Amino acid sequence: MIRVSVVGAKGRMGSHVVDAVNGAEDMELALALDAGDDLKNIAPANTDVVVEFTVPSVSLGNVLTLIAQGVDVVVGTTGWTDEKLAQVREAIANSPRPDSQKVFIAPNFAISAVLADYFATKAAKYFESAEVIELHHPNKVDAPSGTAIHTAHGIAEARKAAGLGDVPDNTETDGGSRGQVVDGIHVHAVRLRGLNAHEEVLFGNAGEQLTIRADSFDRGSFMPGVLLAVRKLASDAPTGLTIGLDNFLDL
Ligand SMILES: NC(=O)C1=CN([C@@H]2O[C@H](COP(=O)(O)OP(=O)(O)OC[C@H]3O[C@@H](n4cnc5c(N)ncnc54)[C@H](OP(=O)(O)O)[C@@H]3O)[C@@H](O)[C@H]2O)C=CC1
Ligand SMILES: O=C(O)C1=N[C@H](C(=O)O)C[C@H](O)C1
Repeated sequence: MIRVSVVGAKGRMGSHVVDAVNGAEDMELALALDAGDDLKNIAPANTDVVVEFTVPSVSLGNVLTLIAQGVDVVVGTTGWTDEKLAQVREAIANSPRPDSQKVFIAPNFAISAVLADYFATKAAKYFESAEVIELHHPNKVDAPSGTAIHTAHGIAEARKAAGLGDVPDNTETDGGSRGQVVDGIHVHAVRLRGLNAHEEVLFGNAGEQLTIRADSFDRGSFMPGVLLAVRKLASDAPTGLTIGLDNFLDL
């Protein structure tokens, strides 16, 4: 049995993870902690893998504490920058078990979103224009979404590798309506009651358009990916920091 602890267990995602772990035949729930609880109660004596879904402002601190505790961590919380990721890598190097410590961060655990991201990186070099629109429930605290930022980075990288220049855009006045520019790609965020988690990637050439869209209608859609990550960390996932569920899929 894989012993799984959940941090952020009372939240929208954390509570689904608790249910998913309880429903998995090869896992048992160890600790379910939330704001105000001491993460130092989580240790190798009671936990194999921790799943962390909290808020961007606290996630790095939680992950550093859990690495120091010597447990492997699956992270779904957003807000990861290059600087924060560097701190995670440094913490792993200085951890109690630097040669076996595993940390996995996924911008999105839904297969639809992971595939949309993957297809977008494949399509990117064929189009002059690219923009990303993400659409979420209004209780989300960050914008744009971690997934949209990840998608924009992937498109920008693919465009650069193909020798494409800037996307065409003759906008002269912009009161903010052109969205946030992430690595040269415009990213737009919609917050609407009734939505859960959705993303549209728009590609354009003269006379044609490709739209790649992923819709996550229910938080249950993230759970197979979370359980896959837990199983991989408990078995053959690489040591160190791994980013993205695509690493665990046969793409
Ligand atoms: N990777 C993926 O596939 C997905 C990622 N997400 C991301 O996951 C994160 C969580 O989303 P969601 O569940 O909707 O958010 P919620 O606000 O519903 O849940 C966050 C939970 O974390 C708790 N919390 C706050 N601070 C701490 C702390 N220091 N230690 C432990 N727990 C704490 C909160 O408690 P309190 O409310 O009392 O502060 C709350 O219960 C977000 O970053 C979101 O973008 C969401 C969906 C899918
Ligand atoms: O807050 C959410 O709901 C989601 N957050 C993640 C993100 O910011 O990309 C993943 C998914 O979009 C749902």
